[in-house]
Amino acid sequence: MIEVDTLSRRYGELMAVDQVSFTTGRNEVVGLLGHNGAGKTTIMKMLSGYLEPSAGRITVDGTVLADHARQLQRKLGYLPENLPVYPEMLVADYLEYAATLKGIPRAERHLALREVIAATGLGARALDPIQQLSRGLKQRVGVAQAILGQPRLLILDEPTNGLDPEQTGEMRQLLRRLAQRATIILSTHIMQEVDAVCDRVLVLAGGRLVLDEPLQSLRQSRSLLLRTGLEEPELATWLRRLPQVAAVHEESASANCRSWTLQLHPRSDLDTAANNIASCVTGAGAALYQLQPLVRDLDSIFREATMQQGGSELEH
Ligand SMILES: Nc1ncnc2c1ncn2[C@@H]1O[C@H](COP(=O)(O)OP(=O)(O)OP(=O)(O)O)[C@@H](O)[C@H]1O
Repeated sequence: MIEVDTLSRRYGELMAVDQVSFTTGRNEVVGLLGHNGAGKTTIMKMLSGYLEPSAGRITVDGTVLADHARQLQRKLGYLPENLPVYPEMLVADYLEYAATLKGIPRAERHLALREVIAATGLGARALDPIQQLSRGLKQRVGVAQAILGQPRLLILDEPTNGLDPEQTGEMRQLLRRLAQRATIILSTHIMQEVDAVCDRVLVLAGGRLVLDEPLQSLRQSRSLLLRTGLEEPELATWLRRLPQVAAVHEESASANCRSWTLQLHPRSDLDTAANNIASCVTGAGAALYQLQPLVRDLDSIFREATMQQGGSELEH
């Protein structure tokens, strides 16, 4: 869908985006993460064709964005960081204006408006001036204009910024619905957002891409948690001899059980390792109470990825 090839953007002396490359698949939800000033908005502006890269290339469905910006802009939906809504306009009037700007033919506009108003739950407020809406509803107007014309690509800069928890939940549900028919690239500071809606995570630090991984594989560590009975005091020695096990750390022991973390070798197969560990425990005559992969939390993944740049924790 999108291919970003060694994309860079300078503001004077500052390299805001530095040789970033990634590709996205169809209907993928990609979370762009990073501290303030990491370069997220700058990338989103370039992806939406509103800012020219200093170097590098963006291709959308095989078409080079720089060569066909107007044509591609009509096919994508963009929610900028600062909502582009005009406070004095009625919601419906603003959306009709946005539909005109997007080049949706007059005959199709009415249906297009009805569709986005229904999708964003704005039906009861369609004839209200935008300035009378809450922050959350204004944000929905922003999303409504972005999804006009059913774009296959949505670029959303902090779509839940400033929303209360209930509005945030509603927005995430909307994003999940939209993801059924569009590729979404969204920027956020919020780890729960990534967890709730993203398939893939890109982490930026100081304008550079420092991590690009599917959420599922990112969370899965190469470690297993093991809890057994006390029957075999030398069990750790047996476990260390398994070809898949790189290290064994005893976490705790109580009156009736012991817990370990087993670190696996990078290329070992998880299922084979689990099967061998289970056989080793039971073969040694110890009771097996628990064996499961350790799930890494996203905060520590983010911290590790941005550590070089002096990162701090993200919001929840
Ligand atoms: N128009 C501009 N002129 C000069 N510097 C800019 C301009 N826009 C952004 N920058 C700088 O470029 C860097 C990246 O900014 P950008 O807005 O892309 O970061 P961000 O990751 O979106 O940050 P935030 O999370 O705060 O929105 C920052 O250092 C910022 O100060």
